[in-house]
Amino acid sequence: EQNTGSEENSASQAPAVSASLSSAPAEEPASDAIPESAHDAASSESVKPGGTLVAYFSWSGNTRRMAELIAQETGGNLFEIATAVPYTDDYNELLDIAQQEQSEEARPELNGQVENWDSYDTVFVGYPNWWSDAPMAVYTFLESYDFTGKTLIPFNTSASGGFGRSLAGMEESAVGATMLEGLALTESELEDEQAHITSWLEELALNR
Ligand SMILES: Cc1cc2nc3c(=O)[nH]c(=O)nc-3n(C[C@H](O)[C@H](O)[C@H](O)COP(=O)(O)O)c2cc1C
Repeated sequence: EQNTGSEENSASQAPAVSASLSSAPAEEPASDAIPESAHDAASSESVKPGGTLVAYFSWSGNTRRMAELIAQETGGNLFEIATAVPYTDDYNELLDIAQQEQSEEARPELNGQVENWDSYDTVFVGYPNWWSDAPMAVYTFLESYDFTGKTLIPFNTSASGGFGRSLAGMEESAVGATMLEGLALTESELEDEQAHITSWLEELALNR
């Protein structure tokens, strides 16, 4: 139940991020916004030994949508990685803030914790590409838990850059984890994301 509050953060109200960094953000809300009822159902954690956690950070909804599909297909529990101080809704401001945090190697404080961490063997961690890396909050998350013996599977959405240089950072921060092949979907691939996700999970033999 810990992450109920974090569902309220700015991401759900944020404008869709446009395809390229140089173009202006779209004004309308993310077209793939999930109805509130679906959110509530998906965000409740329950104890499942040998369980799967699908943790994600998302500002404009793309990675959240991907996380929800992964959770559906694996039977995993969703957890939103959200910062204690929510990010601005303003795309241009966010670009600057994200770049600044990256250059400072910031570890922004998070809002909420995973309950029953020990009950999860498999942890998916998803995030958007921000300036060719993960948002710094993802590193806060990875460094907040003991990944010894866990299987870590990254996933990502981006305009075009994929994981960028984030995988090296993930490996460094998630000490003790065994990392499996991740899935990065670019904006054009997101149109067909269910198919991409299904075949990836089949290769990993992780769909239920
Ligand atoms: C601060 C910021 C920086 C970004 N930097 C990149 C980038 O370097 N390369 C890229 O391909 N996309 C970049 N994007 C686009 C996002 O990765 C893309 O829109 C992603 O799907 C957003 O995920 P979300 O909806 O879960 O927040 C950036 C977006 C933001 C907000």
